[in-house]
Amino acid sequence: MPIKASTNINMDRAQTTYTYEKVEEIAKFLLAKPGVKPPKIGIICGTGLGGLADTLVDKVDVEYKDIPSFPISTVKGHAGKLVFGNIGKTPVVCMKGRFHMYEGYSMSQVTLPVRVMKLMGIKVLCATNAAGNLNKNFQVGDLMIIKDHIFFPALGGFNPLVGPNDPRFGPRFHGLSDLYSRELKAVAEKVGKELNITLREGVYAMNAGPSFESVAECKMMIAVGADVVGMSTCPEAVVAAHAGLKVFGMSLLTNDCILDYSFGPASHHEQVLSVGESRGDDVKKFFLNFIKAIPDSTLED
Ligand SMILES: O=P(O)(O)O[C@H]1O[C@H](CO)[C@@H](O)[C@H]1O
Ligand code: HPA
Repeated sequence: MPIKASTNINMDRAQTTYTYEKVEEIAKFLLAKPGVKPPKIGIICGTGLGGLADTLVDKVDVEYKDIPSFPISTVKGHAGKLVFGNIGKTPVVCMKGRFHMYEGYSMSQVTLPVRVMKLMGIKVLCATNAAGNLNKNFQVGDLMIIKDHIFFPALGGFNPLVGPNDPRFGPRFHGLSDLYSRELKAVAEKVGKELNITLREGVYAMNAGPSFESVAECKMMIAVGADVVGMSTCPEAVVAAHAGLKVFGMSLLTNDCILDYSFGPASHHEQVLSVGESRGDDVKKFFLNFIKAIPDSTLED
């Protein structure tokens, strides 16, 4: 039997699971919750960095399991809820827990919350993550502003924008040369100086995970210009920028990547959690001040 062109689409890769109407329905469901104000900024809390959500004022929590069509968190260090509230006078929403490709979620599922937050009204997406350090001038515990990324899964065809494009989400073709907002990077640099928190800047590489990198993979990533590596962030950043959001990314360097065969096998997750805990206060301090420093004009239509 001849195969029809439409059945030839690899639905695992295609961004077709959630229609615009479905995303809108989820956004409206959340906005109808008592006490929820339309957020201006969305914050994705990386592994072990959920403490940031606890600092919001006038909080409203909504568990992922109670949101229709939402995935649930399966990774230790990701609580699995949206937290609405204020930082200063700005209404924000925090994802206390994100979704990863290695959990078995499709790219549509991984990036669904970004589109939901966009339709709730956010103008800025701040994505945080825990990452392994590849740069010999950086150290565990450092905070790094993401100035660009290398999205390895997308280069291999796992781009969240693969599939039929609904222009209400964004254009079919979309350039990424200004993916991470230079304006927000400048605000962050100023805030870092004022708080006396050292902020590195560098390139984040995404490995789909869940395996940590081999020695040869780490060396390859360094050779192509990566400073840190993690298993997230790029999908959410691409979908946010496609939707016209300004994107800010920050990595907490939780472990050194292993570049030497004399080390035994290493799984870094427990260290990731403990460094997240020990550096959590600086992450909170930085974001509370950073959000307050974002000019009102950046958060307007
Ligand atoms: O990127 P986040 O979610 O911060 O988490 C990072 O930490 C986990 C590995 O310990 C992986 O999920 C990796 O991506
Ligand atoms: N590699 C990939 N992802 C990570 C790492 C790492 O070393 N640390 C935290 N997330």
